Amino acid sequence: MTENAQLSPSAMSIRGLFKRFGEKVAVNGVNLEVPAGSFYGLVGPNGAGKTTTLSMATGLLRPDGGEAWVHGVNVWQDPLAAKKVMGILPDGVRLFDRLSGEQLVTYSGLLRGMDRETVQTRVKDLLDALDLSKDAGTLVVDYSAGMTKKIALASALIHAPRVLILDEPFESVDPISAANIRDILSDYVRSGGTVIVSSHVMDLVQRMCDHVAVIAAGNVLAAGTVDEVRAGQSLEDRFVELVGGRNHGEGLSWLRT
Ligand SMILES: Nc1ncnc2c1ncn2[C@@H]1O[C@H](COP(=O)(O)OP(=O)(O)OP(=O)(O)O)[C@@H](O)[C@H]1O
Repeated sequence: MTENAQLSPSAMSIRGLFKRFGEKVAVNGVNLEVPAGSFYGLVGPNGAGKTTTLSMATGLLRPDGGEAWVHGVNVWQDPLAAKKVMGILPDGVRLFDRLSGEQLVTYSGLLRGMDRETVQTRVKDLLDALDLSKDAGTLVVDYSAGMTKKIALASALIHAPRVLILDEPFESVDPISAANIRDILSDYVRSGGTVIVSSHVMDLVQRMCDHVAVIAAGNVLAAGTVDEVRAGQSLEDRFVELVGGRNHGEGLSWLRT
């Protein structure tokens, strides 16, 4: 742990994270400070480097350079301690999908060293809260995309971590479940937890988050409180202004009937 990280009130500190895939620089020295107790949104166009950054920051993908700390614990030097503090919803990672939903969440709790009784109670609470109780016995491989997202979220929550890192938690999720998840996350932040969430939905980030970072082409273009970043505009307008790249379909004249 560096002196800097020890003194920092950050839930997560990311310094100089860098990743290259062949010729492609996916993440180009990203720095982020996520204050403890914040609801932090990470936004950026497709291919901006959000998933790669979050994967490196949570110990899932080894960085080519840079470091990450979670509540002062170095993620790559002390991965076991770091993973105790984090609940992670990764994007596109295979789950143990030959288990039923209930078995998967139970397994996640037991893997975390929790006692069976606590796990059982929490699994029931989570399945109820995420409207999955009636599908508890269905194999995850037979779940819809939204149900899979929700069961992966339940697996990330079971050990009541201090920091939640959620890559696109609302993708494919129906509006009622999304509202339930928002309530769960807001409660969690009110009770002192920290949420880091990547999303493409600017309106959602503007309403739900108190901090936001805009990433494009592997670089942080703006970061701070939502009000600082949006600078009097809607977050969506500010995002388009920062990132650019709007085209108006002139190239698709053949598509006009
Ligand atoms: N395993 C990989 N091998 C090669 N290139 C990769 C790999 N993973 C990511 N990339 C590239 O790195 C860049 C960043 O990808 P990343 O998935 O981090 O973006 P993202 O911001 O999460 O995008 P999206 O919003 O579309 O999910 C992209 O150009 C992508 O093609």
